[in-house]
Amino acid sequence: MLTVDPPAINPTSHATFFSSQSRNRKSKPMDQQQHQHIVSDEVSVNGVKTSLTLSTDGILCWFDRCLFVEKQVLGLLISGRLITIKALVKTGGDGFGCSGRRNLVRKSFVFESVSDDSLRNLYEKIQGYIDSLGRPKKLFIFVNPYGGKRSASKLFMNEVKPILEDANVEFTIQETKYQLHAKEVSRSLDLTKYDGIICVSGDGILVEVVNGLLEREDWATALKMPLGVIPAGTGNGMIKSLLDSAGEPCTPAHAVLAAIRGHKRSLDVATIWQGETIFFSVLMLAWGLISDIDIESEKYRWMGSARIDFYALKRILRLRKYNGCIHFVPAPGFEDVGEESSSCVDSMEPLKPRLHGYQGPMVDFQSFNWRKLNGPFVSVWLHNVPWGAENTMAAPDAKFEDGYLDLIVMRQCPKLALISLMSELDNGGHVKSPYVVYIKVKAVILEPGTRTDGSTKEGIIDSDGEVLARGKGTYKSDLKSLMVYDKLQVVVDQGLATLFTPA
Ligand SMILES: Nc1ncnc2c1ncn2[C@@H]1O[C@H](COP(=O)(O)OP(=O)(O)OP(=O)(O)O)[C@@H](O)[C@H]1O
Repeated sequence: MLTVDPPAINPTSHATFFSSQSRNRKSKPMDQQQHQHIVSDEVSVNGVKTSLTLSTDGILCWFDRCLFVEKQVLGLLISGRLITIKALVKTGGDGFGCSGRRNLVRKSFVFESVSDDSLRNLYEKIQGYIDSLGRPKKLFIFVNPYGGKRSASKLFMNEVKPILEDANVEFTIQETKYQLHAKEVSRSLDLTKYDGIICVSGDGILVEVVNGLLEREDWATALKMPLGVIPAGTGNGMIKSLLDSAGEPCTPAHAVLAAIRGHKRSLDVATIWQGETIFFSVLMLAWGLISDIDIESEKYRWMGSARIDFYALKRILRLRKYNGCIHFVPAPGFEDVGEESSSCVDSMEPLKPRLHGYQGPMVDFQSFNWRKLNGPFVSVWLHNVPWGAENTMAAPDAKFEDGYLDLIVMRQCPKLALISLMSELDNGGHVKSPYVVYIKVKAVILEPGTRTDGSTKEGIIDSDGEVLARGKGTYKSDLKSLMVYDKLQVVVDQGLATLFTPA
């Protein structure tokens, strides 16, 4: 029997829920909300009769309980006279709140319908609403068994797959077998078969996918394919940045939900080049202290996560400084930082035409007002998004698609101040230090030099967690890297890639 009864909402017990709704959308009077129903029908839950109502606002209610379909409902199942609603709800309490930073758990709500007709009608109306949300139907998923704590495969089976199944999302899985495998696959993947690519990994696989897509002939269309990350690496800076920007914790469940809901946002991509070698970066580039800590602390891997703090302290106590120069094109508002640098544009090497894919940013460098900062430097960091790792808010003002990179430079800094500054990396407070230059830039020419201690030793340049260049006398300097420790150029392209985003 189909009825149009008002839903069984108890406005008092759901005050929090509705107040969080009204923050997100223009609020309407409560009784007006209650009467706009897509469907309302009699069902029973554990033998007790109630109305199950879906309002035009996408709120599903029965008894005094509500679910926000867009944010919480994964999918539906019917069997016999039963309709099961699969949802992801917050842990603790009854799980119905929409705010807070608690983790999400899968929950099933079972309703018995009074007749086959009403069951079908309920199913069609609720499923129709879910279909209207434009969620992805088929995903291609990379799983990197090698990343982070080597637990990506287990995490996929236990935490990701069940949610995708509840949401009726089809998927194809590809375990990465070696370095650059994800790049290779992305270069030739038939993208027409998928609505998105997900990386169960750290940032490394995401970067490989972006680089692979940019090597395709159809790169412009390929870059519209939304990419997602489920945190299973060491740093996980990109997914931390995305979830944090929506006030959500960086957990696999929140990350899967972000992909399933299908919201998208653009992401700036930085082109880094040196001669004929090119690399596309989505996260960051580091030279000096941060890169030395990241890369050289590898030799203390046996210490677990303590290796970073231990090695950071060691490096600060025996602080290195590097000679060199950074030329940059400042964003509006930062034109007075540094000194004028007129000569560098002449020495800017043009991007060499490539056989396939994206040819790099089309920018007239002569038209820019170049500035420069001279060394010695303790640390140079270029950041595309706020978080470099789950515990490192490197660039608190960085935006995903503003067309600029955040440049964080440290030159002189007393050791004690440096220790306190490093302890603020988890909240972004370091950028307020008088020892830090923090600006936004459109393009950079980095000229890295030797250490200032009189030795001929050089440094390491790291981008998105991978070593771009190892200078003379550095850790594992005999290993081959993509570029040489010499001048390199960086230009950012606004909103070139596309990401799944929680909000
Ligand atoms: N089967 C494999 N064996 C060895 N290396 C692999 C394999 N699959 C992928 N890789 C490489 O693993 C590297 C690290 O991957 P990933 O980013 O997932 O983890 P991470 O480095 O621990 O995390 P983060 O980048 O967030 O710090 C990538 O450079 C990738 O090329």
